Amino acid sequence: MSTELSPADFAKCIAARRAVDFIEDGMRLGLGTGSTAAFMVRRLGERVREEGLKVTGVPTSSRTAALAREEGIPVVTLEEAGWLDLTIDGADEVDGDFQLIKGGGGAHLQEKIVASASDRMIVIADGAKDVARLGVFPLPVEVICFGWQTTQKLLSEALEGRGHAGAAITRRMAGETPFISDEGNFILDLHLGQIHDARALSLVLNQIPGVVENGLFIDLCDIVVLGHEDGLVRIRDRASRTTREERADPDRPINAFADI
Ligand SMILES: O=C[C@H](O)[C@H](O)[C@H](O)COP(=O)(O)O
Repeated sequence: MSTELSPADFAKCIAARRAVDFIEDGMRLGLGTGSTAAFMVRRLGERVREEGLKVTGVPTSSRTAALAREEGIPVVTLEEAGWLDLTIDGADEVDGDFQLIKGGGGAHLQEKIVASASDRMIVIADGAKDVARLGVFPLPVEVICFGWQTTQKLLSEALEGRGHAGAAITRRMAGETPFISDEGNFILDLHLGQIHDARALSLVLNQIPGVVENGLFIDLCDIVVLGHEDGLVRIRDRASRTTREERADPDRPINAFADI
């Protein structure tokens, strides 16, 4: 399929394609989830087929696993891979300290485990995800189904003590029925506004009975690749605290692909 991309998808696509340039022969990769990650998996598939690039991929969701297989990328479990050289994944928000909100697609539990088992994590996103402070995007929290209303109440109380009194907490729906994660859990979305101390909040949330994992990613992301609608690509490196600016290669074909 080759259709015209929307400006936002173009921005995601050029970020994803640039990030795939970091992949080297023999790497064990974590494959992220979401619309931006889908562009990355498609581009990786092209390199596997056209260049004979040898990699193995650990998908972070059933959706990514299906797409990777469709693309001819060898898929293994995290257990089989043992450890990963690199994970490339999208994000819902990224701040100047390389902290992230993830889980807009409900995949942050597997994504966090996979990123934690990787030497490096590259985050790919369109420029609109770059924020001064996290929290406008509702923070996803995966909770077990048993007693989820109690967990919701405990979350409310914890938020009250951290300057987020009255923050709405909504159970994510998929149409008429609750959204169920790949691990069989519910997702509660926390409408916080602005998070003042993401590191502390993440620790507090994960101590609440029933919480499996929250969508804050702290100290996991090493490089951020941001695509912009005008073709500019910004690459930010956490270790060196440098930002590089490039122009997307105008000769590379940019095609629209299915979301994952
Ligand atoms: O659960 C989903 C993931 O964390 C995604 O990587 C995140 O929601 C970003 O998705 P997208 O690239 O579609 O904006």
